[in-house]
Amino acid sequence: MSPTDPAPVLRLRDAAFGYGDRPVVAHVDLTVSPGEVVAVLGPNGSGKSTIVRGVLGLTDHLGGDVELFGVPRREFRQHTRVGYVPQRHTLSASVRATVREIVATGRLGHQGLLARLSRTDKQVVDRALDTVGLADRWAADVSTLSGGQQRRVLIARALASEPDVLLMDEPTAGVDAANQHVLADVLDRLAAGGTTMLLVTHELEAFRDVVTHVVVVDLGRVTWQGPAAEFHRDPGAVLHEHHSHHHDGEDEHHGPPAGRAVVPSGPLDRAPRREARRA
Ligand SMILES: Nc1ncnc2c1ncn2[C@@H]1O[C@H](COP(=O)(O)OP(=O)(O)OP(=O)(O)O)[C@@H](O)[C@H]1O
Repeated sequence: MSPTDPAPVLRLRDAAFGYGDRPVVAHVDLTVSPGEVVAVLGPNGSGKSTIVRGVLGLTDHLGGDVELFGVPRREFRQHTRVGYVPQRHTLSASVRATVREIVATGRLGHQGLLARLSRTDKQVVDRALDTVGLADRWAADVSTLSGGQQRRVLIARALASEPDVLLMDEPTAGVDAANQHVLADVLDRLAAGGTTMLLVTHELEAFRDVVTHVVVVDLGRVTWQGPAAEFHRDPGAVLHEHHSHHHDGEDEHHGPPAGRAVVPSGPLDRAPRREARRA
């Protein structure tokens, strides 16, 4: 982002997202600045994907403000600036396409209707394949790749649109430890190149070196956020404190590291928190 473009990459203010008219997450305040790599942590079902998908307009925006590069999401049209790697998606075994063909679909937003790939398009595709370590597999049928390799194909497809921010929903889901390290290396390379990232993950350890900020989500609320260094000072305190014994209106505490903010909880149209947790 140029110095004349000071807006954060992403800004949510009191945002609520859900399905139909049912909010699943609410009161989300979150700012992602250029170059940050933000990990979104939290238990299953806490609302992490709902937030990420809400930013993309894939879940219903039920309140508050969402801005991308300073532009309200509803008015935002520069879609190629935002890359997305969806959750748990591998490519269907019925897809008959090569690795390179799939990655090349990431260029569609840059092409005119029915346009052929330009030389620049091809270079960008090759660079994306190189970044994820699949340059030598470009001609392979995607259905012959492992789950971890297919995740890398999807990351390369997102990179091929040359996004300024990459949203990734559990990029390591279903990926073994060795391949998690390969993916972590991919993220390291992207971060070194200045790509801003928002990353939902259950495997923070794999990305420890690259993550600059941590956001903790629990029961549809952001319960803690701050620099990764602060989180790592006492992750147990942050996670345990918030995941185990907070009640509505009782978020004040002195245990975990301070972080940027602890967002007070407010009403959601569902069961009280403890009941919701058991549900
Ligand atoms: N398409 C949908 N329609 C209705 N409710 C949904 C839908 N997708 C998710 N939910 C609900 O929203 C809540 C939050 O789900 P979400 O997928 O955002 O959680 P998550 O924190 O990403 O979980 P996980 O770690 O398991 O991926 C859950 O109660 C879930 O059942």
